[in-house]
Amino acid sequence: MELKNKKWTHDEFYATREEVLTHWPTGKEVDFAEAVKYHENIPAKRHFAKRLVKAKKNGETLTQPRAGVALIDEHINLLNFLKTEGEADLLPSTIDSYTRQNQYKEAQNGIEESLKAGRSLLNGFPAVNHGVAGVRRVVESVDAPLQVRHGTPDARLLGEITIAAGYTSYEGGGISYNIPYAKSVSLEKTIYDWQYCDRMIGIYAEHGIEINREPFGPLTGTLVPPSVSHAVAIIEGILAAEQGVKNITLGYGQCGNLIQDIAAIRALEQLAEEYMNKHGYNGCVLTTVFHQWMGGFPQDEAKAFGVISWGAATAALAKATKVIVKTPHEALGIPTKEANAQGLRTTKQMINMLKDQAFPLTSELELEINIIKAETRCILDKVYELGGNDYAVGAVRAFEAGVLDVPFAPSKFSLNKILPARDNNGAVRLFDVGNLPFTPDLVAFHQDKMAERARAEGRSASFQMVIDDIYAISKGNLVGRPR
Ligand SMILES: CC[C@H]1O[C@@H](n2cnc3c(N)ncnc32)[C@H](O)[C@@H]1O
Repeated sequence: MELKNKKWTHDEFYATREEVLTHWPTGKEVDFAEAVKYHENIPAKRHFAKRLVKAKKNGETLTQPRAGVALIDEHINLLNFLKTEGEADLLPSTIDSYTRQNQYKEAQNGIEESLKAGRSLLNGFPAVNHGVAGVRRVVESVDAPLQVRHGTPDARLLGEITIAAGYTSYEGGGISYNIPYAKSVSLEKTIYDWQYCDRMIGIYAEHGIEINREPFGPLTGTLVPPSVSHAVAIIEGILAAEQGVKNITLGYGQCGNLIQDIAAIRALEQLAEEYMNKHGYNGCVLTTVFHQWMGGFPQDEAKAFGVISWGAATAALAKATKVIVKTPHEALGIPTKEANAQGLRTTKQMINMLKDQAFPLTSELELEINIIKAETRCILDKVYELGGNDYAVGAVRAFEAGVLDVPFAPSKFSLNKILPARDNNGAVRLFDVGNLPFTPDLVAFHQDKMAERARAEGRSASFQMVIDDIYAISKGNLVGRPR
């Protein structure tokens, strides 16, 4: 396997596909020509890419939950409940952890145990085991655009089966579904395997079927600085576009300071357009997704609704195309369908009350946009250079050098040298920039912001601030002030 950011030939793809479809017996059900025909008859209102384009044009912020249970009928009931009771605009199928690790035998056990127990004993929907026929039952019973949400380093068979069954959007990427989700899976292999997924969607596009792709923006979801998540998102967008993907949603996980989060979405839109066009992918339709706070949540449900509302308000003011919604059970585990629907209705109320309001382009907002763009450019341009003008090769080398570095990542391929902490207004800054290739003025900006908080708190900037900030929101605050 020689990794390079180059579109796979049909021969390379089809040779690999033969092997991929043998990874589980249900792979035999994949019939590309039949799948293309099936997709041709999916109506626009159930078509993810079309619904996103319409939302972008109309300035809507669409709502989408996470949701997945073991058995098909229950999964259909769950999704329909979230559409009717939760007023969800877009629906997921969140895939279970066994499937994410390609442990289909264990997933099969989970299905059998769930049948016996009469309730879901898996933490998501085991789509590979259900196969094209089973997954298609979901597609035909749910009247909404459907997306596969997961965390799978090797997502090739999962993609083949769910897209053939009629799902019209696929989340993930070779970096964003490795670094936060795996400990020792080769980054080179996952970037290569995700080129397969993207090439598959590129081949559907060659047959007139437009499937949306969404790199996983939030990464570890714990104080990830906007420039780090944007660099990964834009690299994965470029890698997907090179394989022929035409409709991409780039994501970002809420940090909690309003100015920084609105700036992050604006900077992401502007930089993604700039870099995609610079590298010749002008034909790509780009949208954004804002993830409500991905870190620790308060156990108290009323306080959890406060966090959800703040994420909803920020998404609306940032004018993100889509918002991924949390639930009041976030601190407890997999939410009940009722709790999931409550998070969705809370979010919908906030979006509806804010859709006629615009956040002004203040000097603070402009400064924050420029800071995020400058930082992200430093990283992207260094990655490109390290890769000899190749983002795929560059990404692998950048992680080795700490030029890309994701805080609190389980992967041994992330140096974990950077240390984020909040400044005195709660924006996420870098207490330690690690090996990020920032210019001296950007490094100084972070040092000044941390020093400002240290003075205000009467303590020196320290790792203790990082720890305090990790727990702050679950304890009812944003900034982890000393007790
Ligand atoms: C990325 C992590 C997020 O996904 C959520 N999640 C994971 N599996 C499920 C699931 N099966 N149903 C609903 N939410 C889920 C989890 O609560 C967390 O908010």
